[in-house]
Amino acid sequence: MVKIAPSILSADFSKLGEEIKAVEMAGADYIHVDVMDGHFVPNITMGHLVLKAIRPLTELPLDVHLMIENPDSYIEDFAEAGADIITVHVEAATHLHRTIQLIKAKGVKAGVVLNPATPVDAIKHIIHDIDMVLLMTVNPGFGGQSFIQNVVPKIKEVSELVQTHGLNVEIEVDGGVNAETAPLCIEAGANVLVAGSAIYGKKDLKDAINSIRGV
Ligand SMILES: O=C(CO)[C@H](O)[C@H](O)COP(=O)(O)O
Ligand SMILES: [Fe+2]
Repeated sequence: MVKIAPSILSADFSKLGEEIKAVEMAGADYIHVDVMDGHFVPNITMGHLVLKAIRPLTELPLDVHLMIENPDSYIEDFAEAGADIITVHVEAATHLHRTIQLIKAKGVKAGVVLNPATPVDAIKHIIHDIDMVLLMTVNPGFGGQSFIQNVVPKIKEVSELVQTHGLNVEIEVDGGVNAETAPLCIEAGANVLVAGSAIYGKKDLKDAINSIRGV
């Protein structure tokens, strides 16, 4: 079954705890936390102190998407704040292998994110070391953008890479995922779908999650 990771970027920050509980009750599998620094992406969101505050509120794995420069400097903070998965952009990590080792040394699952224009080749030599590949289907920085359909063949490419090596690597897709675009991602081999506006923008959260999951 495909996992759904609601992005709290689209939640009402004035009642973040309630918003997290609500998607948990509605059947979410992960909580996706978008960390933006105003440098790697042109937007600023939340840091490890917010992660620490929400950690006790849910049993669900916290899937932390770091859209920041110098990720190595902040891995420890996010790991200690309670991240279960930390994903770093290949475009932001100078020594990606070292960054992955830093995450794993903290007992946290490690993932690598590719922007829409970044080729799958960028992770070919690190695929054995990671737990997740996150494919961006929008340019990172904002919620509510349109799905870039040209990324779909990349999902398939990553899926084939993972299968060829017989690995247990999750394939997550992030950006513009909704009930219409989700089937394209699932068909191409994604098993974790992030959705912000398509979940928090809806009145019935359970219905929103189910329709993205395709049930
Ligand atoms: O990483 C992100 C943006 O950089 C968000 O996770 C993503 O955009 C989710 O929002 P939506 O589903 O509304 O596109
Ligand atoms: Fe994200």
